Amino acid sequence: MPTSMPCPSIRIPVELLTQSSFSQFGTVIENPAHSPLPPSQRGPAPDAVSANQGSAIKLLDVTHPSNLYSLAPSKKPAKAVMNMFICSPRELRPHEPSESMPSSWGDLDFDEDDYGNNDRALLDVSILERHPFTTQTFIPMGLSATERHTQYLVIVAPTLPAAASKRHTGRPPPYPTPDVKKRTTSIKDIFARARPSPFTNEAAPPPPQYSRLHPSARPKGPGLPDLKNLRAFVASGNQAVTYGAGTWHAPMVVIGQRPIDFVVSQFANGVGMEDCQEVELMAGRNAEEGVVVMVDSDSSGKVIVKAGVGSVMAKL
Ligand SMILES: NC(=O)N[C@@H](O)C(=O)O
Repeated sequence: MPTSMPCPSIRIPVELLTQSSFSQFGTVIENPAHSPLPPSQRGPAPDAVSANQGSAIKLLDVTHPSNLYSLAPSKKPAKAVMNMFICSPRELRPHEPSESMPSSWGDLDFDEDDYGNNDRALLDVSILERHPFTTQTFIPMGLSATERHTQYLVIVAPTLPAAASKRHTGRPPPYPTPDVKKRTTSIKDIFARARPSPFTNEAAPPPPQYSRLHPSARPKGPGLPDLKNLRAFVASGNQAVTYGAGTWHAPMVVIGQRPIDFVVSQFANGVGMEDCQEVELMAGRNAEEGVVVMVDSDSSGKVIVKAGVGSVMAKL
């Protein structure tokens, strides 16, 4: 049974999926040459080398898979797995105005559909999940960059501090934490941190345990999702996405007319609570509704970006 947490009534606009807007949650894998953003807004391009006797360009380290299962309580090792998810389009409900609190986008009145003939529908977000010890990469297949009728949304939330999570649920959050005590009290570890090092004569301080990981791939801590700062991104068919280890996210959301096939790459050790944790979102006692993503689309069915880079608001 997943943990449940009360949630506020909040409506979230859709943003464009870009590496910079998504960086705290994971990485976006795309060929920068096909980015809709001007070069000045694209962020650093991955390193590239020539490959295949000059007939290919190889982009290096386009995402950062991480396997943190050595921190899992079971200590059961994980293996790299590739699964396939065939994700059907989600049911949206018709738009109706609400008294929802403003999202983290502030006072902008996203409830007003002032953009002419757009359609607005609502997606209720009723569950979030995370994989505390692994990244998870979703690679769509057979979806073109310009597909208008079928797209996918990537919905993510930051992690609340553990203390705030305890207030929500009244019990400790369901997060398997590493046995830090054992490691920090070992004699070998104490000597390993001494400087100059008795083992290598190294004078510089040792790097913090996770400093070499991409920020999105560092363990996020045990907290529940921060629903007030939940974000919803629309991806195009030429983008794959990696959720950083422990990042709260909604199960993949396909919008449109047909299922999307995703190849999904991650680590797993087969221990249920270590591979995947879920939290059910229940509208709080005084909340009119729960967490809702507003999905606006144009007359062809293409999702319209309403917040952040490339949004209709930004163009006003
Ligand atoms: N994201 C998504 O759709 N599903 C998963 O993360 C999963 O492992 O079930």
